Amino acid sequence: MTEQQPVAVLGGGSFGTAIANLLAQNGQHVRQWMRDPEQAAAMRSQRENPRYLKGIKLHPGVEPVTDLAATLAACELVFVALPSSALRQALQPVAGALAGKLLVSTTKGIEAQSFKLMSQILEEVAPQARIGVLSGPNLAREVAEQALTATVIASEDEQLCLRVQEALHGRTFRVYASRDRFGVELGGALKNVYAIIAGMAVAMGMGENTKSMLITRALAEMTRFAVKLGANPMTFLGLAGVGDLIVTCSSPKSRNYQVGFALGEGLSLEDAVARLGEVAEGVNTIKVLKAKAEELQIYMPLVTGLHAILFEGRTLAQVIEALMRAEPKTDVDFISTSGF
Ligand SMILES: NC(=O)C1=CN([C@@H]2O[C@H](COP(=O)(O)OP(=O)(O)OC[C@H]3O[C@@H](n4cnc5c(N)ncnc54)[C@H](O)[C@@H]3O)[C@@H](O)[C@H]2O)C=CC1
Ligand SMILES: O=C(CO)COP(=O)(O)O
Repeated sequence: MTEQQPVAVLGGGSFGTAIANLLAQNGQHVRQWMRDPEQAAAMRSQRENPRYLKGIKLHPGVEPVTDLAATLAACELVFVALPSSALRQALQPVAGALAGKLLVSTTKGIEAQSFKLMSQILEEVAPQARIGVLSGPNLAREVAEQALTATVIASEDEQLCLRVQEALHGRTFRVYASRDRFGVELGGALKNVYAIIAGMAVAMGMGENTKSMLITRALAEMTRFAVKLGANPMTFLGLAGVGDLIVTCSSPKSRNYQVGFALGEGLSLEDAVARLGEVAEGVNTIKVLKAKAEELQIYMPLVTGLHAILFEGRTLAQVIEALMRAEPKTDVDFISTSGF
């Protein structure tokens, strides 16, 4: 009998570990690659990820490893769960080993300067690879605790989607397919910014009306932006759009929300990020998003407001005043004016 080929997960953080466990629960042998040998040793001996996912047992089918070249040589299906700031730098040196692989990005960020999404970087680094994006309302701890969860695998490559569904779909985790890789990936990256704002609003004791207004106007804003860039607005009605926006803007388990909450309590951005000690992608995304919105002249008042607070010395009170006093607009952009 031929031995089953292992699946690779790149990244030793909370989401990498949650995905590795899911795959192993489904009977896959998993090599979870991380750069830090001490972390790998701790995970091997303690059978948990004490730094990023404390209290969750590592499935016996997950093998924490540190040799990236050997991991890639052994696996065809590769999930990439690295922070956006590290993805290119981590994969460029092994570009040759990525040809022919099924590369699935789970990273929800945008590269500074280039404004590239992670799957676009993967395409650049590994033009011979087959590329997909996994995104949706998937808080790592809840996935790891086997809370009933759904996600989206997005790719033009139908066989890749099927392979990922087969590998991940299980008793507690549903995997829907989409062809709109760009829309799915953009949704996952953009919502982090609005989660920071939502966390701030909660820390300031704002009510449920405010929360609902924020989430809905955030959806309008991110969809407007995405459409300008050529994405399909319908994708934003799905799990990777409004689904992920809701969970990230409502849950204190979200790291972006936590950064916003700390800011709302009066901490500086630097202190809020230091207190978190994990990745909050929205902090970098807000910078590139503000610049892009300006370049393309897209009306994004929430992005502009958050940027003004974080980087332009404006107070929260000033920004709220400006937002509430802004000229009234129509509710939904995509309804024709005759339908108004
Ligand atoms: N945690 C979550 O709930 C979810 C996270 N994601 C996305 O997954 C990505 C990774 O997030 P997490 O695993 O949660 O982050 P994390 O903050 O828990 O862990 C980040 C990991 O990346 C490693 N790392 C940092 N720089 C590196 C480098 N240069 N080379 C190799 N490894 C490096 C760190 O050592 C750590 O193991 C992010 O883009 C995030 O938005 C997606 C869905 C859910
Ligand atoms: O993407 C996520 C949930 O879908 C996780 O969000 P945070 O990175 O804010 O924790």
